[in-house]
Amino acid sequence: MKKAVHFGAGNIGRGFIGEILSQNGFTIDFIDVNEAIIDALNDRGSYTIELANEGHDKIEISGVAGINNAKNPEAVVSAIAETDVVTTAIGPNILPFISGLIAQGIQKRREANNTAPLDVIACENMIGGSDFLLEKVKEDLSAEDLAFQAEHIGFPNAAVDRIVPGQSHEDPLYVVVEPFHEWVIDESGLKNTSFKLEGVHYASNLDPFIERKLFSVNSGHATVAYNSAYKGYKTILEGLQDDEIVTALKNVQAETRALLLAKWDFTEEDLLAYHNTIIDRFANPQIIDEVSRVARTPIRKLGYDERFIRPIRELKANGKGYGAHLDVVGKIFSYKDVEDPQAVELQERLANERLVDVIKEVTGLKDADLIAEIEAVAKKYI
Ligand SMILES: NC(=O)C1=CN([C@@H]2O[C@H](COP(=O)(O)OP(=O)(O)OC[C@H]3O[C@@H](n4cnc5c(N)ncnc54)[C@H](O)[C@@H]3O)[C@@H](O)[C@H]2O)C=CC1
Ligand SMILES: O=P(O)(O)OC[C@H]1O[C@](O)(CO)[C@@H](O)[C@@H]1O
Repeated sequence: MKKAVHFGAGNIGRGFIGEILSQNGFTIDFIDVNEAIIDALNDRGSYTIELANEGHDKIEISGVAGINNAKNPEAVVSAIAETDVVTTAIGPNILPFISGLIAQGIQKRREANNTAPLDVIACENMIGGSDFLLEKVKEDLSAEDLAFQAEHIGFPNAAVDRIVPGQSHEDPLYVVVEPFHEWVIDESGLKNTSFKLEGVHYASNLDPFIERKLFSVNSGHATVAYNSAYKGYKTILEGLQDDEIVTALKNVQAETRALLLAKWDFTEEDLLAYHNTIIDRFANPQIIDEVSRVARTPIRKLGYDERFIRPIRELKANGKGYGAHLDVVGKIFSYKDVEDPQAVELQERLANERLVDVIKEVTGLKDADLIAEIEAVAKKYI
């Protein structure tokens, strides 16, 4: 059997990546710091995925084990030294904390003269996730390791799409997921071409796929979340009962379509169908998705290449409207959640610094007109 090492045994790790790897005949070592999840994986070697459809269909995943990277980093390095693929779904902010282990795994492969090609695939909601991870990994590689990596270890970028809400079951491994899923890998970045994963689409150019996904699913979901938070709703489903919020979502989608049509070879008809399907996915009555999950890490979501600022920059550069996106950005600055460290940090900064300085720093923008527009809209909401 082929072996996989997957960082992050959380919702998307167990609920999507685990499913695809297992169905392709891989055993999986899940790497995580959550003791309860790691123990349960090792005790049982299997877990259950439930599809959020009317039949509540179940999928049994077996051949899984867990390693706690905080307690047993050597075991993680050994697993990487022998594995056939490495994947992550751990959160963009956490990648720098696990990159050192991947570097050590690469070093161990070199020392063992294991020249089998290996791909490390970051499955995070970000553009260039594997490129970013590679840059972090390189910080811990010697000149010899760097040469080895360049020849044998690929870091292809990827886009993953499946809504997996927060889970609260007695069984810490049980995970309820929406039926829809899409995983696209940039095949130009692959080193190991000896297999292709069934259920994964391999694209020669990932850019249109990741932009379509991030600016549709993630910008759209975040639009519902921040508008819902602003109006005091607790779940995405509650927010979607409010016509103003549905209109805000549709307006963001319309701007997104204008941008995607200007940049890529999609048709308006296909994009409209894609966007309508997304609205239905958000409104799946079988899924209870907390606003706090979809709105989490607001400072990250205000980033230069993230789901709002990047489309706004590109819409502006293309002479197209971006008012709907801008309105959500204004509401992000009003977002409060005492359980979310980034939401707390943002509010503390707004209380102690000039709004314009906070905007400049979190968005990375230099365009004075755009910064002024964001300041004006943020002032309406904070
Ligand atoms: N949940 C979803 O619907 C989707 C999530 N994603 C992306 O997948 C990534 C993970 O998201 P979720 O699975 O929802 O989050 P999650 O919070 O359920 O899972 C993250 C896991 O990483 C673990 N972790 C945190 N710090 C760690 C560390 N230093 N070392 C090892 N493990 C650590 C946590 O214990 C947790 O089990 C994010 O980048 C997200 O944007 C992508 C598509 C869909
Ligand atoms: O905030 P993050 O980490 O990107 O994760 C939340 C996102 O994940 C998803 O559930 C799937 O991409 C989105 O619907 C949501 O926007």
